[in-house]
Amino acid sequence: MARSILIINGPNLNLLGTREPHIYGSTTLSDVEAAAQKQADELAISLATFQSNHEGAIIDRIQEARGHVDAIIINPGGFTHTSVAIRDALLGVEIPFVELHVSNVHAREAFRHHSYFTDKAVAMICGLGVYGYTAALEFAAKHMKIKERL
Ligand SMILES: O=C1C[C@@](O)(C(=O)O)C[C@@H](O)[C@@H]1O
Repeated sequence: MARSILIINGPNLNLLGTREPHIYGSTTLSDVEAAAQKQADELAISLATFQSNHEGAIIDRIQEARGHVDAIIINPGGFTHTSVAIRDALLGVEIPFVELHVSNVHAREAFRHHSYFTDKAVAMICGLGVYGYTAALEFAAKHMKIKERL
């Protein structure tokens, strides 16, 4: 059971709730993060959240998590389809992660069908809307094993 979990949201997810609501729904990122904090309290786990529109900032946050975080839940946004560097950061810190997308990326444009993360993720959740964050957190808290800390 993972005791310390980090949720990372990539570019444009700060616009959740107002951005293309027919695709991403009307729940805001702060609603998602507040619900996740409440859920984490109920699960008695420690939760940190982070959002950035910048690839380097996401990489820095992943590197900082080394030795402190048992599992990462990441929605890399558009970087899903482009970022070797974020993939390398996740592999470099050896923290198991769940890849998450609010929308069903496979029902969308062909360029969204490829991910630099899925083959290394413990699981990939897509198309559940913001409920994906609830499902991912419950899964991570209850089923992801703690790797021995470095
Ligand atoms: O920014 C996003 C959000 C997304 O990751 C999702 O949550 O559905 C899907 C990506 O293709 C897109 O670039």
